Amino acid sequence: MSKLLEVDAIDVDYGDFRALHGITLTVAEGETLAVIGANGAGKSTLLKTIAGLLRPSAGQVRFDGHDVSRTPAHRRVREGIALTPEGRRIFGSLTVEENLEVGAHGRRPGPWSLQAVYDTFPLLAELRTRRGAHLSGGEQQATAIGRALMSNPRLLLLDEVSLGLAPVVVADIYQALPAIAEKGTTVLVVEQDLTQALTVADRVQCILEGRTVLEGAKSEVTREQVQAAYFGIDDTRETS
Ligand SMILES: Nc1ncnc2c1ncn2[C@@H]1O[C@H](COP(=O)(O)OP(=O)(O)OP(=O)(O)O)[C@@H](O)[C@H]1O
Repeated sequence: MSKLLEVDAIDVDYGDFRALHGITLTVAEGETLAVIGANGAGKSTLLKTIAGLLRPSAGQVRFDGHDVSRTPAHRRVREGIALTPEGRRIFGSLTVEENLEVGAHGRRPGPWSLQAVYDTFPLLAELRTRRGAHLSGGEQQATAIGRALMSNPRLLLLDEVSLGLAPVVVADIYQALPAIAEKGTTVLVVEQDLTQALTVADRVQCILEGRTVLEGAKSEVTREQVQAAYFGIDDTRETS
């Protein structure tokens, strides 16, 4: 499989504070990668850097083989990188359908359309005329993902789908992810919620305080290893 996204040894700083230390990751075309980490590990910083909202102070972000580290965010959308940000950022005064149409601005050709989004999230079809302000958290999250899909991304970046949602709602939204991957959309999801992330991912990468502490195919890593990495427990230590 060809590598669609290559993040190569990036450092990302907020002033004097280094949030990411030499993070490297790759996502192959068609693959779903879950980046897992606790609150403050640097997950949103990573996604914002891939989307072009932050610049790395060292290292490179390559998309489809070329360096996009200096490419502005709006051009990255046109090249096929779409971000569903933490907090969803749905327009409260617009209807679900109008919110989805916002995502279609400058869209690339591809499989995603209003109908394809409604097929993937049938509840959005029922809510198409409801205003964003009157949606539940889960409905807003589905709308935000649908809006990102409307740009026909090659790479969909999902920031903490589960944040603030009841487990049953989170499970509903995660159920749609295989259908998204089946359309050929590559997915990078960052999560604090291990269970859902491990369900959908082909590979996982755990970050702790801005550094990679574990990575591997889902079949190669155990839940215990992921949990230990998440909490920063060194499970290679010998017990005496
Ligand atoms: N604008 C900012 N200015 C300064 N420090 C920041 C800023 N944004 C994030 N940080 C710091 O960078 C680190 C990584 O934050 P980030 O938001 O990427 O983590 P996260 O893993 O996404 O966590 P969360 O689940 O809270 O979103 C944290 O220590 C955070 O306090």
